[in-house]
Amino acid sequence: MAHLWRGVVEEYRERLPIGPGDPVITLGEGGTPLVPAPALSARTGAEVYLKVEGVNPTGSFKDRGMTMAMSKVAATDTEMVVCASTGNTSASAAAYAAHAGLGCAVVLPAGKIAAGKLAQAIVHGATLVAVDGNFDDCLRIVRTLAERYPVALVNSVNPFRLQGQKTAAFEVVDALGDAPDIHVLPVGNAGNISAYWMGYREYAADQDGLPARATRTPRMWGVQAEGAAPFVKGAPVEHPETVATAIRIGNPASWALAEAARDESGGWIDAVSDAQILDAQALLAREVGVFVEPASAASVAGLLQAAERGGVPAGARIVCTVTGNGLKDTATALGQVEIEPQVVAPDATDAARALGL
Ligand SMILES: Cc1ncc(COP(=O)(O)O)c(C=O)c1O
Ligand SMILES: N[C@@H](CCOP(=O)(O)O)C(=O)O
Repeated sequence: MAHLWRGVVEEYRERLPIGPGDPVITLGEGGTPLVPAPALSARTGAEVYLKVEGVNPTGSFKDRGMTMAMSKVAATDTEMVVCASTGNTSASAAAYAAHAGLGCAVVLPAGKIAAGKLAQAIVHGATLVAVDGNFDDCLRIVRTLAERYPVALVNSVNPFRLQGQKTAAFEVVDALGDAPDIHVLPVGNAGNISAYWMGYREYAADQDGLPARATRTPRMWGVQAEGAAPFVKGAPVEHPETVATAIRIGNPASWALAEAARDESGGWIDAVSDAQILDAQALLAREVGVFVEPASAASVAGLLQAAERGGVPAGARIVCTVTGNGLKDTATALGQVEIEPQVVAPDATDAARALGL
């Protein structure tokens, strides 16, 4: 019988901190494609794959963490979740809260959320508050709200979020047969690079009676936007700015975990410009056929930059996570292209002429 994907909690339950009788709030997240990217292999001299997280139920990797966090909340008396967000966490929290029958409150930096993500939070019934400040201000506010009021915080400072997100590393190993040589990720609040590193380490070790599934761990390469690159600067950035609004973050919550992922794996965290991010987004769309949001393209921009500098080992097996779906932020993508579709009469000859056929 065909295996029907059951969501990451059921698929990897034995490696997750969830009891046999605990409720599972799932929208069928995970099981995302690992797509070979010949256009990137040709440019880098490596064997490059994309882990396409934009096909998750709400269009980003956050769903892997949200299924775990929301399942844990559903096992308690708490009736409302809260999060700060640059867009994707709020979209995911709102959808999973709706599925669980929980309330959802979202605190956002005013005017800095891509329209698709804002629409998601609204249609799933979240209550929104816009702050005249940046994501870091919003996170400070929701941490205080969760201390003072009966609401559960579902940002990645909730440890169950990273537990769920580590399953993406499991899937990469399951698909490739072993860990890649290098894994490249965009870095914002820094939870995801930390979660992947946790997943890779766990899969490479015998643990809790479970045998190792990988013989090694990859080097972790993190990529930030130049205007929001606290790891590269070595200190928080007070006024982060980038076209990749999802990673417009100056003071990442998982700072120490991400540095550990970088250092223990022998990797690095570097920065790329907004122009490089938008070029990589266009390349992925036109030459690989995968439409990602700007923050996601940062991983690929970082890989291409490393290749230009001679930093990519020939023939290395490399996975880039592309974290979110391009349809969430069509305004930025369309702002990069000149499109004037010609209007023609409802006639094939006219259409052919307009198409230059
Ligand atoms: C699409 C997208 N990519 C990358 C990131 C960065 O992930 P993290 O915050 O876990 O570093 C985020 C959120 O910050 C995001 O929404
Ligand atoms: N990009 C994130 C920022 C918050 O991330 P989290 O993983 O700490 O919840 C978002 O989508 O809001």
